[in-house]
Amino acid sequence: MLIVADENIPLLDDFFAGFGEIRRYPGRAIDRACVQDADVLLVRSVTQVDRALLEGSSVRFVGTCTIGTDHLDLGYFAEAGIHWSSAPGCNARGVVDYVLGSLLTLAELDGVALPERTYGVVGAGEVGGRLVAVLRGLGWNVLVCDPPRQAREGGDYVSLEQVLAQCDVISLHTPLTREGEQPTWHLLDAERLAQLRPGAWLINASRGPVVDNQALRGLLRQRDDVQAVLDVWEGEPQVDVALADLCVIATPHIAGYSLDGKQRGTSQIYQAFCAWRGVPEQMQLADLLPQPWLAQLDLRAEANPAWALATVCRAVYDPRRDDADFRRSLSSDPLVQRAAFDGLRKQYPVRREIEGLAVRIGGEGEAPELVQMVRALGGVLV
Ligand SMILES: NC(=O)C1=CN([C@@H]2O[C@H](COP(=O)(O)OP(=O)(O)OC[C@H]3O[C@@H](n4cnc5c(N)ncnc54)[C@H](O)[C@@H]3O)[C@@H](O)[C@H]2O)C=CC1
Ligand SMILES: O=C(O)C(=O)[C@H](O)COP(=O)(O)O
Repeated sequence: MLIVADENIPLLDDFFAGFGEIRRYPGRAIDRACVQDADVLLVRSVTQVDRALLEGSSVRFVGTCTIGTDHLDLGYFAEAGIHWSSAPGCNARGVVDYVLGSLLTLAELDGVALPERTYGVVGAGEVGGRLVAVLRGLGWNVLVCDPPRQAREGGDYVSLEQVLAQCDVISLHTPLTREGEQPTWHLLDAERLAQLRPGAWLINASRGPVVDNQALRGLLRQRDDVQAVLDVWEGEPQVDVALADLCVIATPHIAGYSLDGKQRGTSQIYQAFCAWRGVPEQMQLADLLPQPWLAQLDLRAEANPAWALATVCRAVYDPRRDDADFRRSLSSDPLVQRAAFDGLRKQYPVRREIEGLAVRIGGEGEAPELVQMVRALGGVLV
C-alpha cells in the first residue's frame, strides 16, 4: 500500500508504517503526480483535496489530521466513492488555551478586569463549546450564537446581532462555509464589524475568511478602541502585513498547535483508517505522548485570583511568544513572508495543554475561588 502524507503530520511512522510505504511531501506541494499511485492520502489543512487532485488516482481513503474540512471536496469524495475522515475536536483544547492567553493580554493592555466583560462565542461545537464551558466555569457572562445548533437542538442561544450589540468580547469558532443556510464566509463583513461595541475585542481562530480582512483593517485604522487577535488570515500563507500590524496578537495559524492536539489528530485518523480497513488498532496515543514538562504547579491559597488565573494559563502557554516570532518574520516581500509563515508552523516548539495540569493549592485557608478557577480551566487539584 502506498501512503502519501503531509510531512508535517507527527507520528506517521508510529501509526502507519505497518501498512505500507509512506511518501512525505510538503502539504502545499502535494499534486497529481504525488498521489497518482497512492492508495491513501493523509493531509493537514493546507492541501486542497478535490477532483483536480484525485481524479484518475488510486486514492481510496483520505484522512485530514485536522478539525477543519474546508480544504476537502466532500461532494467529489461521495461521487467517487472515496472514504474520508477528519479528526473532530483533536486540537480544540489548544484553541481554547490560545483564546485564554489572548484574553489575559487584552485585559492587561486595556486595563480591564476579565470577569466584568460579556463574552460572545460564535459557533459552539468542539472548540466553542469547550470555551463556553471554561468561561462559564470561571463565573463569567457568556452569550452563545450558533444558529445551526439552535435549529437542531433548541436551547439558550442568541443571534449574531445580539452578540454584536451586547458582547465586549467576540470569539469566532465556526467552520468556513460558503454554501448552505448559514454560510460563514465574511460572517463579519464591513457592516457587522461596524456594529462592534465601543472597546470590543475580536478574536478569530477559526478560518481567515470568516472575517472580511480588508474591512477589519479599515475598521482598526478608524477605531483605536477596538482590539483584534488574529490567528487565521484570508489568503494564507499570504498575510496582510498592515492588518497584522494593527492586531494586538497576530499568529500564523497555530492556535490549535498543542503537541497533544497534533498527535491526537494523527491518532484519530489512524483509528478511522483501521475501522475502514476492518483491522484492529495496535497503537495507543497514550503510549506515545510524552509526559507534560510541568509536573505540578503550586499556588498559594492567599493568591489574588486574577494573578492565579494568569499564572496557571501562562505556565502552560502564552501566545505572546508566537506573536513575537510572527512579527519578526513579517516581510513586505510576499515570497519571504509566505515561507516564514509556513516555517514557523513547521518548526513549532512543543506546547502542551492546560487541561489535566496538576495544581496544588498550599498555604492558609480554603481558597474556594482558586479551586473553582482550577477546575474551570480543566486543571487537576492535587
Ligand atoms: N486556528 C486553529 O488552529 C484551528 C481552527 N479551527 C477551526 O475552528 C472551526 C471550528 O472547530 P470545531 O468547534 O471543532 O467545529 P465543530 O464543527 O465542532 O463546531 C462548529 C460549530 O459552528 C456552528 N456554526 C456553523 N455555522 C455557523 C454560523 N453561521 N454561525 C454560528 N455558528 C455556526 C456549527 O453549528 C457548530 O456547532 C473548524 O472548522 C476550523 O476551521 C479548528 C482547530 C484549530
Ligand atoms: O484542525 C484544524 O482545523 C486546524 O486549523 C489545524 O490547526 C490546522 O493545522 P495545519 O493544517 O495548519 O497544520
